[in-house]
Amino acid sequence: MGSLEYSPLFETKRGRGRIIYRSFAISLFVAICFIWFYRFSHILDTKFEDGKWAWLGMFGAELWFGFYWILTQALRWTLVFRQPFVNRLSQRYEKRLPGVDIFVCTADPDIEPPMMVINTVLSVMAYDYPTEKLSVYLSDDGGSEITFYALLEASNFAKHWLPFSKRFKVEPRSPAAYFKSILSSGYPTDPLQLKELAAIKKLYDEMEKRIEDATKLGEVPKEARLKHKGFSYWDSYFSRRDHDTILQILLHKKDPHNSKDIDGCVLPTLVYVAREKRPQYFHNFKAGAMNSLLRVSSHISNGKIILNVDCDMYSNNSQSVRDSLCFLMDEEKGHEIAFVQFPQIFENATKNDLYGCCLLSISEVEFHGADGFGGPLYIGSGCFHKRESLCGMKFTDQYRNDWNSEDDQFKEAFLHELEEQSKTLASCNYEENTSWGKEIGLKYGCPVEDVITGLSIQCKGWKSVYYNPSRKAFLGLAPTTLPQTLVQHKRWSEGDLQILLSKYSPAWYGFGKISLGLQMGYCVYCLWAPNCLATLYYSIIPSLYLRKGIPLFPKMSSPWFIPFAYVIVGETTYSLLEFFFCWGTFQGWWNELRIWLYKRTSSYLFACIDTILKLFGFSDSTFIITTKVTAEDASKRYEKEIMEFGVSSPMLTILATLALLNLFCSLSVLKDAVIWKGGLEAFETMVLQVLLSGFLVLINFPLYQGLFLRKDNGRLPISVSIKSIVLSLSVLISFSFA
Ligand SMILES: O=c1ccn([C@@H]2O[C@H](COP(=O)(O)OP(=O)(O)O[C@H]3O[C@H](CO)[C@@H](O)[C@H](O)[C@H]3O)[C@@H](O)[C@H]2O)c(=O)[nH]1
Ligand SMILES: [Mn+2]
Repeated sequence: MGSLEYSPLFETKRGRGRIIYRSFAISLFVAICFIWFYRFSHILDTKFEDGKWAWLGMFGAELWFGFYWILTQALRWTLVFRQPFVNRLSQRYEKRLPGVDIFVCTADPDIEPPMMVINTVLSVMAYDYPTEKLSVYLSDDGGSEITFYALLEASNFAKHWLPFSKRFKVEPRSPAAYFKSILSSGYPTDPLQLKELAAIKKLYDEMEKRIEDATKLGEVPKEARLKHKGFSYWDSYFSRRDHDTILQILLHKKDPHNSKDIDGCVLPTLVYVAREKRPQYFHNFKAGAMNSLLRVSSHISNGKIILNVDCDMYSNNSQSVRDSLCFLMDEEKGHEIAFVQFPQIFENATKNDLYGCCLLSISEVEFHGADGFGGPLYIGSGCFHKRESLCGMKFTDQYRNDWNSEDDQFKEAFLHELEEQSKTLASCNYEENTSWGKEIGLKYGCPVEDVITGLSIQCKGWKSVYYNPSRKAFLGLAPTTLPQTLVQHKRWSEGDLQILLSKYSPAWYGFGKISLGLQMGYCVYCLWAPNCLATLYYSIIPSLYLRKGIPLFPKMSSPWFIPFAYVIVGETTYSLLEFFFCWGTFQGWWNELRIWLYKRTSSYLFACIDTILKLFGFSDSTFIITTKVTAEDASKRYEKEIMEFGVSSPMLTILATLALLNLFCSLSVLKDAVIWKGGLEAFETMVLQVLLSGFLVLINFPLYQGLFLRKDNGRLPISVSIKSIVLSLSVLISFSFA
């Protein structure tokens, strides 16, 4: 073993350019202070009367923006990049690798098609990892017979797919994604592989046809039903919200008839679980599903490592398990690491990322920054946990990893018993009067169960690691319409705000438990929602006052103009550079800016309102599942990056109203400037308001198109157009008389 024994399993590098960035940040901070001072001193100055309240509001908004900007610096101060050494891992631990339990969650066969789900399942079954140590659990909150049927089909297809993908080391190992990738990257040249490819593609197509047919019919074929006892569960099945636990071990190494692939190698364990649902028991969404799986899996395979993926997030890299183990098993630092989070990358993102779904600056910059201060947030999919820390264990200095596990004692004959015993662990009343959802497992009651759980783990003394490899580890599906994007962000921002107000607030609870930098980092996300106030103010008031001819910013010739100009130019240039650094395009940056504005003025506003309602007990949190299917015409528009509005929603009404308000203000100012003689001078005294209003008009261009120019189904519905025109005109008129 010698010197190798002491070489670490991973290394950590700091990002470059720290000094340049920090100097820039400090200079920007100075400029922000000047702006604050300018507002403050001018408000004290009693001479001016016009728009005094508006000035106070501007001061409030700028205080907020400045404060929030300071928080975001924590995520940019020290970036950290990780590199695992997989070879060293195999050299030292190949024979002693821990068991890994993989949880795939699905909840609705209509918006999460069974074909997609089983592709994800197959991709994780095919990890380059000893199969006898791998167990895959599918949690089906939809309790769907079709999904079960699809998984049964997948368990048979796996017998061909796993040997094929391992023999030829194919990537990615989701069959659908692999077949798609060879269309663009070219067919394999090896004649043997080509022959086997044809055979396996045929098997896949046949399976796909059977599953698609069943999906369309909404019914499993009779022959299939008779062949597997598992379907009998659906005889007593009442509805998605009212049924017994359905638990089937489809593949298990101790099953004498059904455990090996066509080459005679053992397959990973594969289990289907639809936990019991009863109307009188609240099911706690994904957190409830995960906790059921935690218990069920502890009884069946009890892997020390747990990977969680959403049903759309297939594995794109067969090495990821090993990558993550390099962090968790490192002899020196591994014991304090609770989880390894990979970024969420979206396969269906278009080139210029119309809806900003890639969240580039979060995955390429901010999470590296959080890692520098103790570790990234847990964001659900694509995260490897230690079972112990996920189940609530505290970290102490005495804690050491122990990867030795006793071999499970189950004998073949006991497989059925094993199923029966595990079933009780997924029943509704199991959690009554226990600490599940509070101290053990994922936390309940928050729409972002993942973030709050990760935070509480970190507050128990654990660290986490962010690993962002160049070959992406997981690929999923992002929403493809504007309303869906806004709804998803409402759930996230609402959940994050609730964390701030909860027992686990990073601001209070986290104090002394996690580093100050990480506390600030968490607050960046927890304070997403409150951003709506300042942003709404900034996108309404200056334009209205512009129309009235009342300046709210210093004029161009004043020295106070300089800090404003510096902050605007500095921040814009920086964000553009950061975006390019993350491999974004210019158009993508512009699109992201638009979504930034839309989220802040609609999703975040509703998130704030709902959080307040919830505080007073007027509303319950829900989990609106993001649909993973797009209608054909909408999907064509998505490919062409044409914004999809489509449905009528209050969020769209707000966006359209704001866009129109700014359009009207800008037009009327433009008209005045042309008609009046002194009109152009107004531009000089109010240049920043003119610019702001002009910017808001420019960025809203797709919205005006959707309102007035488009005829397709994705345009803004007429009802929204009428409401927003009426609303914006009323605001404008009432303000003129105010
Ligand atoms: O009652 C439920 C609701 C959802 N899900 C599953 O949860 C996952 C995430 O749902 P999705 O609608 O895709 O939400 P996203 O906003 O895309 O998910 C992100 O944000 C969620 C928290 O809001 C995290 O749970 C996810 O892991 C994270 O990827 C999916 O696999 C669902 O099937 C359930 O199992 N049960
Ligand atoms: Mn999703």
